[in-house]
This record gives sequence, C-alpha cells and structure tokens, in this order.
Amino acid sequence: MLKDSFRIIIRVLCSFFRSETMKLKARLVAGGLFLTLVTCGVLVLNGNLRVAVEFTADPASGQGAGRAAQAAEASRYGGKAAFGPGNKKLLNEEYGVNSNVSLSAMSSGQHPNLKSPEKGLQKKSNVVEKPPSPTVDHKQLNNNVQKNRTSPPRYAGSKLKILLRHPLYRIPERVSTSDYLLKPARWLHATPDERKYIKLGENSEEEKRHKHKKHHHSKSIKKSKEKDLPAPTYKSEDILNEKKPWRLLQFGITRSSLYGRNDPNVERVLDALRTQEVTYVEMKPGGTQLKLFMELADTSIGMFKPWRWPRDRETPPDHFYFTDYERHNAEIAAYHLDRVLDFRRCPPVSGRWFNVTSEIRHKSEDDKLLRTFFVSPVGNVCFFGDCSYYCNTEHMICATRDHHMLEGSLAAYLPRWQEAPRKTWKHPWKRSYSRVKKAEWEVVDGEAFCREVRNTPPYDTGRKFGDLLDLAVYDFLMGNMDRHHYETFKAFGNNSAPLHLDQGRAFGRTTHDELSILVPISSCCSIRKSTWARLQLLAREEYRLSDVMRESMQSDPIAPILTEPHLLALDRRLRIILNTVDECITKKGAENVLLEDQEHIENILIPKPAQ
Ligand SMILES: Nc1ncnc2c1ncn2[C@@H]1O[C@H](COP(=O)(O)OP(=O)(O)OP(=O)(O)O)[C@@H](O)[C@H]1O
Ligand SMILES: [Mn+2]
Repeated sequence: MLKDSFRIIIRVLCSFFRSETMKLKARLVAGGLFLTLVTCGVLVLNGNLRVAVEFTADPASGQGAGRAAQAAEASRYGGKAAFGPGNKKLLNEEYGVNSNVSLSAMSSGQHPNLKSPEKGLQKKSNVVEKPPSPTVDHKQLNNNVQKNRTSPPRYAGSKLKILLRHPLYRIPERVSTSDYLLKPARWLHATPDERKYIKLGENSEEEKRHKHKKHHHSKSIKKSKEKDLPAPTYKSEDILNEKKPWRLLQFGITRSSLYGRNDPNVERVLDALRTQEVTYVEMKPGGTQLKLFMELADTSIGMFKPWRWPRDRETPPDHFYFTDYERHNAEIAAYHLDRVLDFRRCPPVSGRWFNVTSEIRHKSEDDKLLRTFFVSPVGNVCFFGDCSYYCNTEHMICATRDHHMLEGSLAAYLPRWQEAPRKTWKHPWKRSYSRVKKAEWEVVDGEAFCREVRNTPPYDTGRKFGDLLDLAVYDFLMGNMDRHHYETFKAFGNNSAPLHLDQGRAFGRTTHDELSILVPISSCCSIRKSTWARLQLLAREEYRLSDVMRESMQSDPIAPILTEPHLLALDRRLRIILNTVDECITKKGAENVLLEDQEHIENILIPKPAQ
C-alpha cells in the first residue's frame, strides 16, 4: 500500500517536469518527503517523538528516555547524581577525570542495565562503538539467578505471621527492671519507689573516667574515638519525651535480647536505616575489611558494609574462612535468621542503595578514605578505603549502577561504648586462623573437650553454655565459620546473651554443609530445649524455614537477599541438626540432651516431629 502511494506521488510530480534532470530531482524530493513521513508516523505510534528529537539534538550523549529513568532513580535515592553530560561534568569536577578513556567510555552513556529506546538509533549515528563494559551487570546477574532458581513454592497467606503467632514464639519473657541494659530504660520500667535509687544525672565511675578525656563534639562519631566519647546524662523529662525510634529500640535491650518480640521500634529503625539522609561518614577502625560508620539525619549511627560479589557467587573451595570476602547480604540474612529463630541477639540490618559520591564521599572528612576514590575506566565511581584485607586497587569497591550507585548493608549501631561497654570472649571452639595449624578441639576427643568446656567458668553455670549451642545452630545454618570471638555487655556480667555480630562471611556456599560448625552440638550431644522445639517447628511444611526466611527478607530494599539455593540449604542443614539431636536422644535419652532454658520455661510446647 505504502509502495503504491509512493509511485503515484512520483508519477504526479514527474508529469510536471519535462527534462530528465528535473524528473530525477522530483524523485529525490518525493523520496525525502516519504521517508520523513514514515519515520514520524512510526515514532508517533510509539509515543517516542520527544525522545527522538532529544536524541537528534545530541546523539553522542546517549540521553533520552534513559536519562529520564536515571533521573527518576536519582531522586528516588535522594542522591544528587547527574547523568548523561551532567554525569560527565560531575565526575570531571569531582574526580578530576580528564583522560579521554574515561570520558569517552562515559559518553557512550549507556549503562548495560538501562533499556533505552534510542539504542537502535545510536547504532546508525556516528558514535564509535565502545568495547563491552566490564561493569558488573548486577541486575542481569540477579535476573539470571532468578531464572536458574527452582521457583519458590506457592502457598497462600503468610507463613511468617503464622509462625510468630505460634505459642513457642509467645512464651512470656520474664524481664525485671535490672535486666534492662540502659539506665534510662531501667528508670522507665521501675516503680516510683525504685526510681529514687536510679541516679539518672550521674555517670558511673567508668563513664566519669572517660568524661575528661579530649573528644570531638561536632560530630558524634568524629575521629571514631568511640570509646572516648562520654555517655549521655539524662533527666527524667528527657526520657519521657524521647521519640527517636533508634533510642527507644536501645531502651529495649535486656540481658537476653536486643529487642522485644513485638517492639514496633524494630520496623521504625529498619525504615530509618533505609530512608534517613546520610549526614556523616567515617571509616570504622578495627576488624579486617572495610566498614563505614554512617551517621543519619535522625542522629543514629549505622554500620555499612559494601556490596562485593553477585549473590550467586560461591566461595571458592580453596578459600580459607579467614580470607573470604565479607558479604553485605549475609549480614542482612543473618539478622533475619536470628529473628526467625527467636534469638533476637543481632541488631537490625537493612540493605540500601547508596550514591557513592553524594552519600559517601561528600559526607566524609576522613582523608584516609577520601584519597582512595577514583573513577574506573568505564566511568564508575570506586573507592577502597584503608584496612588490613582487600583495601587496595585490586579489590576496589565500585558503583554497580548508573556510575554512582552501590548496594550495601546498614546495621543499627549498639549503644555507645561509654554507655554500655562490652566484653569480648574467646569462642571455645574458635578455629586456628592459620593455613597449617589445627585448633585444639579439632585434634582431641570431642566429648572430652566438651566436658572440659562445660566444667570451666563461665560455662559451668547460668545460660552461657546454652548460648554457645545456640550460636552453633545459628552459624551452622548459615555456614559461618568465622566465629572467633563474641561479645556481651559488661553490665550483665557472666549471665547475658552473646551478641550476634559479624556474620559477613556467612552464606558463602550453597552445596556444602560444614559439619565442624556443629561440633559443639554433636560432641556435647546437647541443645537448648526451646531452640530444639523451634527448629522442629521450622522443619514443618506450614512454617518451613526457607519459606519464612524468604518472606522475612522480601521487604528489604535490595531483595532478593539470598538466592534460592541458599534458602534450600537452610532447610537441608536444619534436617542435619535435627537428625544429630535425634541420634543423641536415642543414645543418651532426652533428659540428658535437652538443656533446660535459663528461664526454666515449664511446659515448653514440643511440636510433633515433622513428617
Ligand atoms: N551493629 C554494631 N553496633 C556496634 N558495634 C558493632 C556493630 N557491628 C559490629 N560492631 C563492632 O565492630 C567490630 C567489627 O565489626 P565486624 O566484626 O562486623 O567487622 P570485621 O571486619 O568482620 O571484623 P573482624 O575482621 O574482626 O571479623 C565488632 O567486633 C563489634 O565490636
Ligand atoms: Mn568478620
């Protein structure tokens, strides 16, 4: 049809001209007209006229709908990222990018993640084709994982909600006033009579000792002299007027957990970690890999760990547990697992996208950190910081999206050291952290080693031995071999739950179950009764661990947090724990295996074994 009308137009035009040259000119004019009409028609049909105009204006900048998408992304994260030529300008100014390599790579403008309608047109233009970008195509990788995963089972309703309504998750917690960690919290929970004895305005002797040390007030984490900062002092009115969720969450810390089962401040704090503006950034000293302190607009502090690997990357089999990279998603998953197991000993952790430039570099005054920023050959902003492992150009941390955006985890920070000092304990089943040596527990008789631990303070009384067994369950499920030490709050002495911190090396392998992590359970033939009961529940179809974990993590801004094979590994390892305990019970009898809970919970509901 189009062809016919084209011929008619040409014939009509030709009939007006006699000479052959004029006829040829007429043909050309008609051809031009026709092409313009068809192009416009197609573009109007696609609703892309605006894009085409914009693209024609500056074909080399690779702008258009892609830019609109990028701008929307930038505002969503509150970043001040500029894109297209703006992006070039920003990088130029900020990072002194002058090299043609960086600029030409950037001016191709097309991040592999962006589906933009002008891609086809770009090929026709004179833009020189750029070599394939080595940028990690994170979205694509996530998609691949999704494609490869055995699809999650379908079921109606929320298994997580049903689990949390189970009586095992509603066993009353006996908390007395003195079980609260912070003085204001003790004051809040005290009777008017008891309040007279809680001296709110006064700091403890230890706090006073530090009070006179030099410290920086301008930023609460400035110079990271966390231990030198004084503990806050209070008046009762302050406490009653306290509205900040992160502070109220800290008021809920007790001897046995970091937050109550129904504390609404957990969700509020997670929300703040996701959305509050980053106001100050500094490297956290200590530890082996890069971590950042981040102060947020609500004055809370978060601990940031960066994205390092795609979710489906397995720890290479030859890697030692102590050389493995930390994974930000493992920190997030570990928080959810801790909560699902009802331990509540790990502070809330959320994922978040960060603008490396506006939310990290611009917010830091830390020279050691700032001098490690640069722009990679494909125009992604990178840095590596200063630490003892992997803080070098070979292990740079680079934006994976839109040149500036990087995923990370942000953990709610525990109360200040001066307000709540902590004690570090060596884990009795600590590994050797040597390429050649084995730890003592690996070479001696397991049962004898366990007896010795059990008879040695602080594991001979109170809750601590049960806590070690809980830690074994937790770490075995995640495949975390990196539990060299653990911390408790000094204020609680020997009788307090361990803090579940530093799970960055968990969730490294999907097909391997590291049985040595389970040695405290298998060689002591012991497990805490309430933990065993909950594990049995989580092995049942209606509460399946992988399903409640998937559900618990799906609201995270950077979900999916774990790939499907990692979730399935959780179910498999859960069965291994239960089988180990079953064998022990057959051998030694339930009364010798199941450890009564510290709270002496009578009538713990023991679920029927899973089918
Ligand atoms: N949420 C938190 N709040 C307060 N302090 C924390 C928090 N998370 C971690 N820490 C403290 O920071 C220390 C280092 O953190 P983490 O262990 O996660 O880093 P790391 O680099 O893995 O350290 P390491 O190399 O020693 O294992 C912890 O031992 C703990 O004392
Ligand atoms: Mn660690």
